[in-house]
Amino acid sequence: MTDEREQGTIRVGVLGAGGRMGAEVCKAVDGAADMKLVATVDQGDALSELTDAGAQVVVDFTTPDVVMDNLRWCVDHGVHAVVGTTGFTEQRLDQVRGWLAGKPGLGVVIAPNFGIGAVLMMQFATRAARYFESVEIIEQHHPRKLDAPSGTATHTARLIAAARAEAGLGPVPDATADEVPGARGADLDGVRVHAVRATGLVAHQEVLFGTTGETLTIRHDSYDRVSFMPGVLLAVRAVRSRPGLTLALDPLLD
Ligand SMILES: NC(=O)C1=CN([C@@H]2O[C@H](COP(=O)(O)OP(=O)(O)OC[C@H]3O[C@@H](n4cnc5c(N)ncnc54)[C@H](OP(=O)(O)O)[C@@H]3O)[C@@H](O)[C@H]2O)C=CC1
Ligand SMILES: O=C(O)C1=N[C@H](C(=O)O)C[C@H](O)C1
Repeated sequence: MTDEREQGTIRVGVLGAGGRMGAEVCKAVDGAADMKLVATVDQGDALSELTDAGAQVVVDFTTPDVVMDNLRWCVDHGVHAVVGTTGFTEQRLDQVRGWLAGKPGLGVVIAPNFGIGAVLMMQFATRAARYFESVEIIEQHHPRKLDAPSGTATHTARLIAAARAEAGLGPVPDATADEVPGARGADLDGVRVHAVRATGLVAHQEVLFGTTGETLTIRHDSYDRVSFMPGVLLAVRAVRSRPGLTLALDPLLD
């Protein structure tokens, strides 16, 4: 263990290792020359396997209902964490910031989407937001997904709402007076979000902007979970030198 640390190898543990994303992360870490996969933990396994194996960074792709307990454990045990699991409300993020305040030097990266194309899609949408009076988000995922709307759509809506507010835009125009519940999607900070689930899909999102005489559609598609791996590995490499909470991948790309 000491030799590897001296040589700069990052010792990585994966939480949710038996899941769709966790299994892909295990392969990616295994294939990275500067990392060693030291622990694979899934439902029912003891978290102490991570510290027993000397994990320096833990990657979490589990479920929204267990991720906070996992993260708390990592912070308490001084293990850096890279988190892809969804379900992070502002309240949860504040809670994580509070835990980290007592642990100087410890880093946590939480990203709603590790796909580089998805990060760019969100950046482009944020840039476009001020120029269009209308905006709706349509996210599409595989039917085994537990949460709706997706973490990516929720984050995109927050970014767009902030950009609209900064530009002084009012509410999105919508005369709907008679609605079958759900027909207009969920309202996230004033942005309508529609969640589609279908076999054959992986992870896809469209942001549709409209103003008089024109629309702009910004679309991203992940056809394979391998698309998230460059972002995950980037975060694993960066997290130890980024104390505190890093939200989303943007600061790491810049
Ligand atoms: N940020 C990003 O880029 C991406 C984020 N995601 C998010 O990642 C999460 C996982 O997605 P996905 O891999 O598709 O889901 P899966 O259901 O395939 O994987 C979750 C895994 O976590 C396991 N698990 C459940 N509870 C625990 C626990 N307490 N400790 C350890 N492992 C546990 C599950 O075991 P069991 O099945 O036995 O319950 C399962 O193996 C979701 O929130 C999803 O939205 C997904 C893709 C990309
Ligand atoms: O569950 C998924 O699959 C995905 N989850 C994340 C989300 O909720 O945004 C990221 C990506 O969309 C795939």
